[in-house]
Amino acid sequence: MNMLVDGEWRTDAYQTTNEEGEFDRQETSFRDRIQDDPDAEFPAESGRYHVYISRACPWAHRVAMTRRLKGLEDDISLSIVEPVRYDDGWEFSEEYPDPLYGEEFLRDVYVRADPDFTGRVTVPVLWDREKETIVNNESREIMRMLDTEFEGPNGVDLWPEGHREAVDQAIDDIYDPINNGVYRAGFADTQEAYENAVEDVFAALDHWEEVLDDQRYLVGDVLTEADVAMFATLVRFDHVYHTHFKCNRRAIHEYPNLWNYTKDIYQTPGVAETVNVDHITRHYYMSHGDVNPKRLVPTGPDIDFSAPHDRDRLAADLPPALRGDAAPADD
Ligand SMILES: N[C@@H](CCC(=O)N[C@@H](CS)C(=O)NCC(=O)O)C(=O)O
Repeated sequence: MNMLVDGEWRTDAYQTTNEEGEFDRQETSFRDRIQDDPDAEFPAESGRYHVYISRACPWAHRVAMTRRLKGLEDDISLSIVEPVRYDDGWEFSEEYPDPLYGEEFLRDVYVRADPDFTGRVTVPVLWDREKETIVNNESREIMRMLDTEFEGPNGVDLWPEGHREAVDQAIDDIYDPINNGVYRAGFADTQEAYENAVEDVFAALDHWEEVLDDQRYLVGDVLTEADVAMFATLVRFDHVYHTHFKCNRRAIHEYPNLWNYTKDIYQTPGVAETVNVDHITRHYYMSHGDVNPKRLVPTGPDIDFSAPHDRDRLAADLPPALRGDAAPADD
């Protein structure tokens, strides 16, 4: 796989699987924090920070969705990379330019932050215009910073007092079997590694299917960061993970609660505009030549995230900005 080694782009530099043929996700390396404190190294200031994302990527989706739900569009700028990743890694283009430096590749942004950088060039990236560096490139941490260190006009708090432990627990619980589980299945090099991963994916989905039978969201009646993390995987599942990553024991639209939950969140005001099914499908099927050598992109499945759902039968404690008229209608 491709990565930067001492600031130089290498296309043969790292193995995605370990000796057992299991997918091995590398640690991210920029781990600073924005803080709501004027004296902090990275203070929470409107207009200072930028996020680079891909609309295809579920990790970047957490960041885009948190920003949109909180209404931080005027505080934190965002730009998108080309959906398909070839040998040069994430690319900018005329349609999807780098608005800060006009660079050609995202790796150039990493090298600006650290000319000797060694590591993968991943999205999301949280960039500081003032110090001209990457603050952080770990989605869970960026999501938390946007959520807790910026107020936003929508009155949205995705890590609410009284639920914080449960939210963190749910994020932990879904990470390995679901968010990363689909990747462990898709990138496995042996039958055993693949089967173990698929087992984990579906055991966890079965569990949450049950939980969601009598509560609207993962930790109860409030929408939280855990739902953002879950949604980012579920909304990609039937188009890519089911087929491309061979998680095909069942599709999400065959699970009554998970499917209605996915539609419910999709229809929460602002969320639909963060979902780009074209970028999602083209990215996965065209970027992973080892998984899909002919790079053909399937035309299905024919599912509709904006179709009615049944989640209004369950209580929801949402701020007015998230109730909106995009809520499902019975007609
Ligand atoms: N731990 C990171 C993972 C991010 C990640 O793996 N992003 C993928 C896209 S979905 C990427 O940019 N991959 C490029 C690469 O690995 O070279 C996070 O959650 O932010």
